Amino acid sequence: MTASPVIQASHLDLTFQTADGPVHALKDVSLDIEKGSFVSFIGPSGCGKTTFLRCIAALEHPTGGSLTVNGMTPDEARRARAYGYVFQAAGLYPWRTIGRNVALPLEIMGYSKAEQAERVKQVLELVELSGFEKKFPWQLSGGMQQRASIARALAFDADLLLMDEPFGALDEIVRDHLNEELLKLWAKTEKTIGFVTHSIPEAVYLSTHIVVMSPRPGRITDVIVSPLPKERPLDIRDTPEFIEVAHRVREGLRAGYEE
Ligand SMILES: Nc1ncnc2c1ncn2[C@@H]1O[C@H](COP(=O)(O)OP(=O)(O)OP(=O)(O)O)[C@@H](O)[C@H]1O
Repeated sequence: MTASPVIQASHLDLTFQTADGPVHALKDVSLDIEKGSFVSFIGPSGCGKTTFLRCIAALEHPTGGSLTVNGMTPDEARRARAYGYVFQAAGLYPWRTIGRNVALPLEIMGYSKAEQAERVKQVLELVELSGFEKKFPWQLSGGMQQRASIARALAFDADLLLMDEPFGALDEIVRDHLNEELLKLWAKTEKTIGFVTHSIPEAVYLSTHIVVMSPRPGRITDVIVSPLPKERPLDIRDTPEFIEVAHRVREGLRAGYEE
């Protein structure tokens, strides 16, 4: 028996009403995301990648179609804490230590002090920030801050992790390193990940599925199932298989412009 998808989007539409008239952000988006998959969304700026992630998180509400998260409405899923969300900027509170930043969602959810301490220790270990608990965000590099924000999203152990261009502002070496770490973390935790990126190599390196989107109104032009093995050293990027997938992503992006 196959489990039902974690995310099920069917003919999703979203039009924002703005002072300058309607903005059609998503058009007829249908997609199933299976448990344990790593799904990247790639497409030109403004094509609705963030909007789609925000719909899953119930931060935006579609104007048409249907969307379920773990079989629930996005609002129900939000109340059930079905996901952790990592934003483009780390968004840590400067007056709280790393440990207290990571503990924040647990505090809000009413975990006991002892449970908070235990979970914070576990997730900081997962993102390799053990020993930095008492530091303040400004004492950490950009990459470490982003790792701390991932730890915060992992703190309450939701099965689904939504990540909106988490490494976009980092230099390439740090980004490579965090990509490797994220894959290890995904393998260890078996979470389902939805990941927005502008980078073709990043999407191909990380994903089991790559969703290619067209310029506004955002539609899905291709969903590529990666043939790459789960175990991926960084030099996999030089293999013909990798280059072939990257080529198909590029073609999909180009097709979106030409339609
Ligand atoms: N709250 C809003 N009100 C009005 N328009 C919005 C709102 N949020 C997004 N948009 C518009 O919807 C479109 C899709 O935006 P979105 O941020 O989802 O794109 P994106 O693909 O994530 O872009 P980027 O890669 O630049 O982050 C854009 O044209 C944007 O201006």
